[in-house]
Amino acid sequence: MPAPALRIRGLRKAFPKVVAVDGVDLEVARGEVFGLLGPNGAGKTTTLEIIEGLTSADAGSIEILGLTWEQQGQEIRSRIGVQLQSTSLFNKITPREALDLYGSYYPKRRGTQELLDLVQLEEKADAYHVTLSGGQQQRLALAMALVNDPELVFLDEPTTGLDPQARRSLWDVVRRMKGEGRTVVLTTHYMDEAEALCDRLAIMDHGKVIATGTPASLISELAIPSVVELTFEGAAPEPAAFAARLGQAVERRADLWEIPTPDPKTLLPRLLEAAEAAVVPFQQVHVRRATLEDVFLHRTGRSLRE
Ligand SMILES: Nc1ncnc2c1ncn2[C@@H]1O[C@H](COP(=O)(O)OP(=O)(O)OP(=O)(O)O)[C@@H](O)[C@H]1O
Repeated sequence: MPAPALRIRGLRKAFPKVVAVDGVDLEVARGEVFGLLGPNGAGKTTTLEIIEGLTSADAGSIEILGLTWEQQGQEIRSRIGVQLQSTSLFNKITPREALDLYGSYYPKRRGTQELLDLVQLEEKADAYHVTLSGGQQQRLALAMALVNDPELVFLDEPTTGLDPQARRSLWDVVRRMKGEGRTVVLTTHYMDEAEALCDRLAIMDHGKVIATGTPASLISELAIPSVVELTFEGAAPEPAAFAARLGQAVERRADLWEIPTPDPKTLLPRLLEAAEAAVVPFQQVHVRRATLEDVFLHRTGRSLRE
């Protein structure tokens, strides 16, 4: 059995005002797309930077592909890929030049044309970096993380700030990385991204891993497969009285009310009765399946989006 792609035990890092990483254990298998999901400030970037060897830890151990930074730093560097912030490139470098230059640092490297094809940047290969869209710049950053043909790739919030179409095209690139047999570790604060892209996830909050599993297992552990969402026309009824009539707790998020339920079919008629009794018509009733957002809300009492 080869060593796992990543094995982390008891990782800790404190800054003067905050413990950014507070006893993190993680294990990532080879070939997985593994996500660190959490709100801003959860400690995802610090965790990643420690793993990448960019920040020192106060405590804990890290094994990357069975190697340690202390013993085999050079070998780790040659076998991992790290996505740089695309903004750190010169304005007047082209994707082709950037990949040629970056590739020249490594003895083992992938061809520039092959990388341009992989991230679908052929058309922009000779355009100045400054003229690329945000999504194209991010795709170039991903290609640069692959120049040394790494077995393990780290991506820090690869789609932050992109529009939905650009995000999806980036997801395709990550899926292609996996298709080529690479392990991908990424951070995100988008639950839809985590759900769509990751084989397994660690949900982080306040420097700690609060849950680990596949997106499906994390959601099914909640035991509330569905959530009924309600909005009212005009003023909403008094929540406590409405919940009492309904015989069920309701969660309010501003104008939107949410009712987690294992059985929406029997809840819906009761809901209509309660609304009729309260004489407040619904504007919208929407049944959706539970998401990772509900997992986070359930475990922390807060929304990922807050
Ligand atoms: N160099 C630093 N000096 C002091 N505090 C820091 C430093 N880097 C991070 N922090 C703090 O550590 C905590 C974790 O930050 P980190 O960037 O790891 O979180 P994150 O989950 O990646 O969030 P984001 O999505 O905002 O980057 C935050 O409270 C942050 O303010």
